[in-house]
Amino acid sequence: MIKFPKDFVWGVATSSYQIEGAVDEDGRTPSIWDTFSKTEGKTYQGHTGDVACDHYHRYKEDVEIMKEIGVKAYRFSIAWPRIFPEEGKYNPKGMDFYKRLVDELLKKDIMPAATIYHWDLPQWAYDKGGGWLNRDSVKWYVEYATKLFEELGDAIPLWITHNEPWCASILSYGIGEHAPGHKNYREALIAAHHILLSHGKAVKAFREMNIKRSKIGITLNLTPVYPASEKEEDKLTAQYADGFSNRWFLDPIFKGNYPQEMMELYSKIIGEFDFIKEGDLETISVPIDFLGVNYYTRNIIKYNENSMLKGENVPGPGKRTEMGWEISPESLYDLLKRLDREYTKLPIYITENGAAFKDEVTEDRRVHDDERIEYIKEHLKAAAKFIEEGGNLKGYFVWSLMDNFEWAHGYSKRFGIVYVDYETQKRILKDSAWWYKGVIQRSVIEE
Ligand SMILES: OC[C@@H]1[C@@H](O)[C@H](O)[C@@H](O)c2[nH]c(CCc3ccccc3)c[n+]21
Repeated sequence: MIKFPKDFVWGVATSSYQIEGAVDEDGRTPSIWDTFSKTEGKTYQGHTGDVACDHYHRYKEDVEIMKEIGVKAYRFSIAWPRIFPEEGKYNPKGMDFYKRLVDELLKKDIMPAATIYHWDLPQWAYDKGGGWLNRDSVKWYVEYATKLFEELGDAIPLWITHNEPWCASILSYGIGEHAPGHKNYREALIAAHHILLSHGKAVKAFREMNIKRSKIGITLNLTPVYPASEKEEDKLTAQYADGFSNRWFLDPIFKGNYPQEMMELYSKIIGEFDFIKEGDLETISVPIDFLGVNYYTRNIIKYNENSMLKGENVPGPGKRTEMGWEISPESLYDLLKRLDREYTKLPIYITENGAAFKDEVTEDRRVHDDERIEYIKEHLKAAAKFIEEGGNLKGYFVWSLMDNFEWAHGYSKRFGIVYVDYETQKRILKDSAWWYKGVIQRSVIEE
């Protein structure tokens, strides 16, 4: 039996575009994901978030389900296009939804944890110079974040400025798999810089407003990298992969500089770093209260002369999820130990961890997702080991509360501990939800 601290924060996580639907209700205007998902060939079978889990209308039922599971905290994101449907034009009706949601959560004694940006950039911001490519995005974001702090400030104990800057920049402007679907690495680094800068400026605004009891941080997706062999060339390319996935965001936030050897490597690809202005890195590295970590899997890298970063992924020996991601709980332990050793002693929350598996509703209207229980249990054991060794891990949020729109994969991948029948919008607690309820009740996991 493995015990967790009594005050450990047991949570579940979602995001606005993936669950809300109601994309043109109460003044909301399109986001870049509305545009992207409606663009031929960008998402699985052209799936969109038009309806999703209809959470905008069903939020009371969904909060009731969280109560049934017994979660202590709920991490959700706020849709920027509901709050500022046009530049400078605040939409109180959009804010009202989140006020109602937060009231419902507080009534059921569930702690709200709000992500300010989880990829649904208003289309109007993209139309003005490419969104995050335009340094004005920093100003637009701070205006948005400040309005949230004014209206919801101390009702939300945990504020997260951004979900996964790596995805919102590299995957979206460099690789092109996510909205807005650009494939330009210089643009990716410009977007990353402006997202990080907007984070720092929002933290400064938060401090100036002196919001009592609330804390602010950022959520990074971090992927531990291991060389395929002890060969020097594999170890070197693994360092580049670590810079690409992890250090490019960890270093500015916690050390106030981009990793030097990555800047040298990147300058050959993107030319001048003329988008980095005097004082930017000081702003980006303003002190935060906690770090959010999204962990799913690790990467194993082998030298490859022909690739941009001189490396390629090689498959690991572990079992895989439906996303094709290797299941590697021990890498979560390695990651947490590294963060503690090299970056920060601040509180860490695992703000996402979970897995997609083939989920089927059986005759008895149940979903026997044993693999998901196993996945979560093994990762919680890794987390417990870190805590036992003095690691400052304060909470764990399962991705996800319910099946939802899985970006380019549409509704074809199910991550929820609650099953969603999209035909009827019926929710069914999977076996993993009942298992998680037991874990939360006693703050304990059985071996
Ligand atoms: O893919 C599962 C979840 C998404 O549904 C969340 O919105 C997002 O925060 C999130 N991040 C990651 C890890 C980074 C990643 C995201 C998408 C594609 C590849 C890697 C996995 N997930």
